[in-house]
Amino acid sequence: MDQLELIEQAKKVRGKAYTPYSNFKVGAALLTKSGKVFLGCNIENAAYPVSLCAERVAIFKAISEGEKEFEALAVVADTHRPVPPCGSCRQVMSEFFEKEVTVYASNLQNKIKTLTVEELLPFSFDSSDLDL
Ligand SMILES: O=c1ccn([C@H]2C[C@H](O)[C@@H](CO)O2)c(=O)[nH]1
Ligand SMILES: [Zn+2]
Repeated sequence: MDQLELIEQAKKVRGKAYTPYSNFKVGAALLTKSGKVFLGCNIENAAYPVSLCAERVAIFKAISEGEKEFEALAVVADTHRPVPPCGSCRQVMSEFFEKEVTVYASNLQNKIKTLTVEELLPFSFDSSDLDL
């Protein structure tokens, strides 16, 4: 599974996004180390903050199926630049991804920005900060 194949899968699931409020559709494809792919699209709600981003849908689907080891996440939207994941999704990535997991942020024209989780969210709050 290469970078472009993962991005293609994110583009395809983007078509399922439920976005009557923003009309901004996002697709995400999460590749596990064992080669499985979990897909997500953003799902909005009339109570706006209840909406969930594509990235978190994909991550939570994988976690709820018992997946623990991840290779890469592709995120696609119809943007000029590669679509940047929001801060909440970066925090969730930092909880479940090793620092070297690759994030491919892309737009529909395959303008791709490749980042690690550490680059997306340096100095992130994590469970070790809860230790007294
Ligand atoms: O990386 C992103 C950025 C935004 N959104 C969603 C949230 C909301 O449904 C819409 C507009 O913010 O796009 C995502 O799913 N992922
Ligand atoms: Zn987000």
